[in-house]
Amino acid sequence: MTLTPLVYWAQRHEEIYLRVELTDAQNIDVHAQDNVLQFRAQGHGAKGQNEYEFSLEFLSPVKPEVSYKSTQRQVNITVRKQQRGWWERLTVQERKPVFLAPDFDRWLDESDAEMEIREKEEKRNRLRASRHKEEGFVSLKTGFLFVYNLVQFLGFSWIFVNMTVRLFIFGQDSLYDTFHTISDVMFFCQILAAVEVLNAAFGVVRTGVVPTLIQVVGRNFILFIIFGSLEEMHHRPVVFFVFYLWSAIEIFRYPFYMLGCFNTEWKILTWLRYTVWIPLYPLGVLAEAVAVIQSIPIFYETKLFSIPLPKAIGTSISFSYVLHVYLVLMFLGLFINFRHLYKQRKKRFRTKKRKAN
Ligand SMILES: CCCCCCCCCCCCC[C@@H](O)CC(=O)SCCNC(=O)CCNC(=O)[C@H](O)C(C)(C)COP(=O)(O)OP(=O)(O)OC[C@H]1O[C@@H](n2cnc3c(N)ncnc32)[C@H](O)[C@@H]1OP(=O)(O)O
Repeated sequence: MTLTPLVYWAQRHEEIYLRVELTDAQNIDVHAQDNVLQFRAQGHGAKGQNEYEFSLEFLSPVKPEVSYKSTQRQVNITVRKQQRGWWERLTVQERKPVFLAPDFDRWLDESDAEMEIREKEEKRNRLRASRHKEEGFVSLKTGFLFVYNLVQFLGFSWIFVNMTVRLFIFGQDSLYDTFHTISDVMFFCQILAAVEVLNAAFGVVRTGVVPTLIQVVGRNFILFIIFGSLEEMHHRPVVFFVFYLWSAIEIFRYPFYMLGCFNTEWKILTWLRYTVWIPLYPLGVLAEAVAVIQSIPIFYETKLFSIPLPKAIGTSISFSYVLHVYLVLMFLGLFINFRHLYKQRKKRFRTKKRKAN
């Protein structure tokens, strides 16, 4: 005798869902042709462990590809209608087979099913729109970063090449007029570098705000306050060393970022970006410290930027005292950024090694 499992059904405009009440179903054979679906499987149904089968003659033809998924408790079958539309009943015969019942878990009437389609469509459109927006933002961000890095690369390359060529041509003499020949471009690049703090603050690039702030504020302090405001410093060789050390890292750092904008990298450039700072950073801080120390007596004598005290006291606090504090801050800044760069280096090479394995 043929045993029939309980079958629950529901429909959408394009599909029929059948839920066959068989636990641990095995050897499932389900196929459809025209408007007839045949099912056979072994499993545990209403009549215990047995072979169960049923056949359904649908109201209209269905597609021959039938998909099913067997779970521990049931077999879920999805049949696609040959033609999109709402069926007034499932089977050709008006009297529904006794083993068939509506699946109220999935049941929708025609208008609810239409609403479901509309909701799905809206969700898809929203997703598509947000993806377009995201893609637009990403390409705008990439374009912006690329141009920014390119401008900085050109600026610092000009500085580095100019200083190198002048050193070769004029020898030691070139050390004394670095400020006059280079400072305009250095001012431009270092003012522009403020963008890096904003990039970090607004999450445009994945980096910490504090190290970037220390870097940008630290350099601009030297450039604008120590060199820029004291004519007496303009002809000192220390300007050469500070500018040369600053630009020596940037000619590797910015092209590294430029390639990063296109998810590309040159191993040698990556290595240089994450290695050259090891000698350059302490040397840079040392050169900056020398500049600060050299400027202290000048600030003291000229009283430039000194803080006036009330008339009753009758004197002022020399800016040179601020510079003493700054000297301490510099070495604190060196420590923070050296540690940061060391971590970035470790992260970069560790990830690379892992990828290579
Ligand atoms: C708070 C008040 C401050 C008071 C200051 C008082 C003390 C001042 C002390 C100052 C000492 C400064 C001394 C200094 O001036 C001396 C020198 O510079 S000497 C020369 C040597 N210098 C260097 O080597 C430093 C160069 N600078 C830097 O490396 C950065 O400025 C720094 C912030 C220090 C580190 O960079 P970052 O954190 O960004 O690390 P990564 O390069 O690894 O980047 C992280 C990820 O972000 C992506 N990124 C970053 N920037 C860009 C960009 N412009 N375009 C595209 N992508 C970018 C990068 O690709 C990384 O992404 P991923 O991890 O996905 O690869």
